[in-house]
Amino acid sequence: MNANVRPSGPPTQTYDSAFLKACRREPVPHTPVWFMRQAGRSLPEYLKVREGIPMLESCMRPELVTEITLQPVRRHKVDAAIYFSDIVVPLKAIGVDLDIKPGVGPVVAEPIRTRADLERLRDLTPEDVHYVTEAIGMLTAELGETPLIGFAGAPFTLASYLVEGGPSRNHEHTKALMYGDPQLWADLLDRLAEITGAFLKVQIEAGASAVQLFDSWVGALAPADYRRSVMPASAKVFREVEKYGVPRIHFGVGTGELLGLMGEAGADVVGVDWRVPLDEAARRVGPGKALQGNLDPAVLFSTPEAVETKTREVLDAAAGLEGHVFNLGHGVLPTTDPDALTRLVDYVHTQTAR
Ligand SMILES: Cc1c2[nH]c(c1CCC(=O)O)Cc1[nH]c(c(CCC(=O)O)c1C)Cc1[nH]c(c(CCC(=O)O)c1C)Cc1[nH]c(c(C)c1CCC(=O)O)C2
Repeated sequence: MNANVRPSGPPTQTYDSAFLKACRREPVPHTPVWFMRQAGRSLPEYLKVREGIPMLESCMRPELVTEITLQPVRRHKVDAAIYFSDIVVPLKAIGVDLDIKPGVGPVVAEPIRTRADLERLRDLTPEDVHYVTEAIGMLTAELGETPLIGFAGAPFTLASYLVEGGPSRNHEHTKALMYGDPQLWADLLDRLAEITGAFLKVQIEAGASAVQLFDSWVGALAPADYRRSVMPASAKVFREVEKYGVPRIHFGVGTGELLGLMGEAGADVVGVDWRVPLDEAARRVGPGKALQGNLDPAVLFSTPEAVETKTREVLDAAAGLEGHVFNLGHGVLPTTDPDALTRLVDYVHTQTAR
């Protein structure tokens, strides 16, 4: 991203929002805040509108997506919205037989483990996800100056669901393929990079003013394996959307040893979980990138005083950063008290007001 060139995309007020400024490492009026998995989860207004509608179906209804995406912005006054969807939506859209099981996560009917399986993954066209374009059009009209973050799953994390057939603790089938048939693995990740790149383009062209690539499970890999077997595909996704000039955020869990490489893959903003303090993360990532994070989401179950103390630690560690977007170190946990999130946004805003 060239920070000196204003891209043609977002309207001026959105472009000048605290969130996009922090991503571009420009001075901000206050540290911007948003939460991974802020839409959905525990909000009573979310549970009400989702009643009786399966998760994947709700992702295909533009009015519902618009309402759910707006709910946390209205309630918590966060500095950015994240598009309500799931990382497996583009796979579903190209015909992969999968479902999202409540309390479990994505489950794939026929796992992908052979070359013949790989042939089933066709390219994604904008028509496959026309509801995304429709929903983002409605959303940007409603959001006004608040930026909308588009997102996708990174090739490794998507491959893990496809190869395992569902959520996995050890990723054993995924690693078996990665080490046992490096060519098939590389081709699988390359195909997923194309699908992911196409999905992010749809969101940016519809009006998303930043994108986040979730590589949630990549922390299962050692740096040498990441560099050899995963980074080329993630870098391809970032290159695909480079021309739009919107900030590209890259996040994973347990990635302390990978932070430098994840920045190198082409991110403008590197997401950090709660295990590495942000000043140390900045040393690992190096200059020229903003950081996002990193309050432990479990801290929100503690007392208001403890939340403030732990938040203060995050802000102190972030004091010398070139750009900081406040977030949790992973997604909002399902039983989090929504009021604790609202208080947290307010605390960060008042503590960092300049
Ligand atoms: C790994 C991953 C997935 N999905 C996602 C990731 C990356 C982020 C992360 O690491 O947490 C990303 C995601 N999934 C969802 C969003 C919506 C926007 C947001 O709130 O940030 C986002 C950004 C909605 C969802 N995605 C899912 C729900 C729950 C749906 C339901 O229960 O009906 C929602 C609101 C389902 C899902 N989908 C997935 C999981 C692990 C689950 C949870 C299973 C469970 O505990 O119920 C895969």
